[in-house]
Amino acid sequence: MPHMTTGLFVGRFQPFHLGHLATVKFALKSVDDLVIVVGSAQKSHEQRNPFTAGERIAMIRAALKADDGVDMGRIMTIPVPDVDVHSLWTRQVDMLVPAYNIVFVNDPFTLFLFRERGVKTVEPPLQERSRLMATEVRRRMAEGEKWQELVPAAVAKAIEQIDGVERVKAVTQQDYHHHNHNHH
Ligand SMILES: Nc1ncnc2c1ncn2[C@@H]1O[C@H](COP(=O)(O)OP(=O)(O)OP(=O)(O)O)[C@@H](O)[C@H]1O
Ligand SMILES: NC(=O)c1ccc[n+]([C@@H]2O[C@H](COP(=O)(O)O)[C@@H](O)[C@H]2O)c1
Repeated sequence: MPHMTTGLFVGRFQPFHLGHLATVKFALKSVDDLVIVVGSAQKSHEQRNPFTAGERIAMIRAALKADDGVDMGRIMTIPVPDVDVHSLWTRQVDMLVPAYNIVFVNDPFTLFLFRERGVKTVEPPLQERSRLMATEVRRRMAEGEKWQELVPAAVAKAIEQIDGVERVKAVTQQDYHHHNHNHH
């Protein structure tokens, strides 16, 4: 039997944007199967995490199905809640996803936790990082600016169907710009 490789792509995807899509395609060049790990799965309805895990999974699947360059048969999308004990988080990942050979992520803390265990990691190249970050998508939504161009069309449609912009506005505090810290 040929050796199959499985990759993980870890993020919160709040929401899934064109940079994430580029990284999915980048990862699919070097692995057979890709597991998209939807992190902080228990979180929603807060400024940094407005969408539920189910909503994020629906957005990701809609975007990838609509893309001719992505074979859905190679993609799994699995929600993973956070864990208070950091040393157990990668173990929880292991419990929830199929065996994997490599992890694609740029978040330094997540990289550290996998590397400490000797797991192979790759930092995918960031596309147009000044625009293509979920924080910027949420900022534009909150401030009534044009955000649709930063996400796949299917994601924009999915967000409109659930009144996602209203959600983001409702959960955004006035001092938005001072509250973008990472809470791991
Ligand atoms: N512009 C981008 N180009 C390519 N890959 C990206 C880009 N932005 C994020 N990624 C990849 O997606 C992973 C998960 O990203 P995450 O869900 O935290 O998105 P984000 O845009 O950084 O979100 P936020 O601004 O909410 O922190 C990152 O570790 C990185 O590998
Ligand atoms: N202890 C933990 O629960 C733990 C540790 C490291 C990463 N994570 C998660 O991995 C994901 C990393 O993605 P981000 O790049 O979006 O932060 C986040 O959902 C983060 O919460 C969780």
